[in-house]
Amino acid sequence: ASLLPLTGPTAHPAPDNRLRDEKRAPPAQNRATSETQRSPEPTSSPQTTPKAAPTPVEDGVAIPSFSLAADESSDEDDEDRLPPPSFPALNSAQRTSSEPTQTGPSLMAPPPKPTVMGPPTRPSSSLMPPPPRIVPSNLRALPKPSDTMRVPTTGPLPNRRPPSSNGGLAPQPTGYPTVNTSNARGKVLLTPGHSPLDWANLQRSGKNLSGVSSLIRVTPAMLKHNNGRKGRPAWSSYQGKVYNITPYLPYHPGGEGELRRAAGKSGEKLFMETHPWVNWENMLGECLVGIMVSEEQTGSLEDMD
Ligand code: HEM
Repeated sequence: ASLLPLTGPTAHPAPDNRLRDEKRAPPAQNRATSETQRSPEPTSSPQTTPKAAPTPVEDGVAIPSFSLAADESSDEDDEDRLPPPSFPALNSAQRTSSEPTQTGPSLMAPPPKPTVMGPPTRPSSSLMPPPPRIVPSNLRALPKPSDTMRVPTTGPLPNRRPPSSNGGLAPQPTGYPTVNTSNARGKVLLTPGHSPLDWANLQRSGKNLSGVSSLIRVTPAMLKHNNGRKGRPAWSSYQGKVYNITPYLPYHPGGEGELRRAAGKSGEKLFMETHPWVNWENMLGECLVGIMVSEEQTGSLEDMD
């Protein structure tokens, strides 16, 4: 109750209220003069619905009796003050500084709205400054992580051997790096015309690369016999399929010698140990001789049925 009179009469100078009351109607004048003095007027003032409330309010305020009286007085004050200061004043200054005074007017319809409005404006202003600050800092920080990312690309890859000078990106449909480079260290130098692209073109040429007219059943003895020696073709099996690796020998990026290690037997283990990422079925599709069968099973696959 003690705070209420401060906000009412002090915050809003008496002359303002008086002027307003004078403009509106004569009863207002009576209020201004007798607000502090007259206590019984509230009963008489209620006759005019809007103005009746305000007069008793101030009277109630002057009397430090109960909160109920204070509430009524605050309501009356608000009605008189509504036009100029009501919403802005309540939102910004009043609530932050003095909440108890507003608790009285909170009973009125307008207060709840400003209560909601007040908080968002302040946090929004506080939130706004950080984003511009953070943005530039982040932009500057980005190049640093990118630099860190560059390190692994420039350095050797875990599963890759040192890349060739050419990089072998352009001519290869399969994505394998070219090997015909003199700068490469420990890299097998393939003879000209034996790049992976050349091999791909050869497979598409329609030439018979398998050495057989049709797929055949290959026994272990047959596989062992065709080991690439003494003019015999080099066969190698992978997952039960037998391929004639003879035409591929000069194209093998790992070198002919390495590939020959798999001749006459299953090269699957060596293959998977060296480059499990290579798709041999695509690389040697045209070199397919047949499938592995038991020793008793021989002849053409067409005859099996
Ligand atoms: C017949 C099936 C094979 C095919 C189709 C084949 C294909 C390839 C291909 C495409 C590459 C290049 C891979 C790359 O650089 O990422 C390569 C590299 C290599 N291959 Fe094979 N390969 C076969 C069998 C073998 C076998 C049986 C061995 C070992 C006994 C072998 C040893 C190597 C080695 C050492 C390299 C590394 C070459 C280098 O990085 O300079 N390959 N092979």
